[in-house]
Amino acid sequence: MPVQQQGDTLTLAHGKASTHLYLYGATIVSWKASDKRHPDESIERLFCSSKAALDGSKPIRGGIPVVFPCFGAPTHPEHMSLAQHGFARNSIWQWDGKTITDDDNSISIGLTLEPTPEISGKYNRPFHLTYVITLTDYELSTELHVKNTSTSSAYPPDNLEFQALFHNYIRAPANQVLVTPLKGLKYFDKMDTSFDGLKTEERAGVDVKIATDSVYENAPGNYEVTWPGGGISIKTKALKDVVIWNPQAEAGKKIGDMENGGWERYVCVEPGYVRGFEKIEPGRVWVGHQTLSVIHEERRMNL
Ligand SMILES: O=P(O)(O)OC[C@H]1O[C@@H](O)[C@H](O)[C@@H](O)[C@@H]1O
Repeated sequence: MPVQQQGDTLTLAHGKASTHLYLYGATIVSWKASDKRHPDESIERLFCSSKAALDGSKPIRGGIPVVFPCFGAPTHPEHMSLAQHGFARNSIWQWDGKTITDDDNSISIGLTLEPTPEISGKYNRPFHLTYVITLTDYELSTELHVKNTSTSSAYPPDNLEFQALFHNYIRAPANQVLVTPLKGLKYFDKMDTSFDGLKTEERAGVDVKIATDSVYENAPGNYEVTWPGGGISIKTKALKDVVIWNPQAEAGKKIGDMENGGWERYVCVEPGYVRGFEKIEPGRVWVGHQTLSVIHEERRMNL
């Protein structure tokens, strides 16, 4: 069986590649894939803290949490009762037991999330989410479909306004990572509370050797995350911003569900629509997409 369900978790397998996820938060916690230099190995490509709560008591610390409808602390009037990063990452999603594709190229499934009494108590907006996960030999794609299910024909339209983001914890030696190409982009530096405006990125390759929490806006959408001996590329659609986050030791030690030294083992590269709000009219669907791909060859910039 290419999809195995065990309790509230699913495992998708395709050749040597596999991915494991929780219906809680639709959180992918593991993606294993070989590469052309290690054709016989299934190498873990994501980081998940060994102290992550996996019992539904809090969002899972690692993998790919789904952020919706607000990024960070809520700022939109309709989001004010929500927790940081919204409710998608700590709601239970549904799977219909079917595959979308299951062939020589890929295995793919879709999960859904609709308003529940618990969600509606905090967020009384009409929406339907579908999360499509696709696994190939060397790639993992995630796609979030957001539908505004309002049937109102009132004017002004009953728009759904939201932010969305894929909070990728890429397994990597954090102190050797470079993220490209971000040079020249404007970014909001969440670490620098003394500065309120936007900074301009001067670095050809962005590292996280010091605690980093930067929100780049109007970014190119395609990125490479590389380190000596490895890398992951990220290609996106409809996700105009990207967040780079690594707390390093001082802040990392204060995160209760972060394993000791965990910050040395990942960099978060998070494509999203998070500066301002995406808007969709009643009946319309927005689709945000990313594909994570294994980089097969050594690809380092000489900086
Ligand atoms: O601890 P959380 O809610 O999972 O958030 C982790 C981090 O997520 C990042 O996306 C934010 O930019 C950071 O500010 C935040 O600290």
